[in-house]
Amino acid sequence: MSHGGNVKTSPAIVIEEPANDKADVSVVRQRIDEIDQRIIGLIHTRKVMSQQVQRTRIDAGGQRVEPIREAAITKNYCAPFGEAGSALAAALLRICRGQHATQLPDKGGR
Ligand SMILES: C=C(O[C@@H]1C=C(C(=O)O)C=C[C@H]1O)C(=O)O
Repeated sequence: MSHGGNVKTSPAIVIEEPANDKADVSVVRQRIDEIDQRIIGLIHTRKVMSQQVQRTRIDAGGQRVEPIREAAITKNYCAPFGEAGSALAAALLRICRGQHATQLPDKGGR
């Protein structure tokens, strides 16, 4: 597979982008899985940093959640992805507040 240009996702992260030639599905899927692992790693790092800010604010007598800041973050995700970006931001903020289940519930559903 030949490679096209790079996609610059942030000042720190550059992901190689394949050219539009015929895709080898298993190869592309492998790269997608790698990207997902990097995204998951970044989310873990984001959560640690977010919780530092939350802890600092709580220790100073404030609230964990700051709605104005969350609205600004949601706007950042809405700009490129619309409604789905808004949902993505909501999920991300929920994870970073520690309000997510770490495992799926059993199939019996309790
Ligand atoms: C990390 C903060 O605390 C909370 C978590 C946020 C986040 O994960 O980005 C944003 C706003 C707050 O609800 C912050 O205020 O910056």
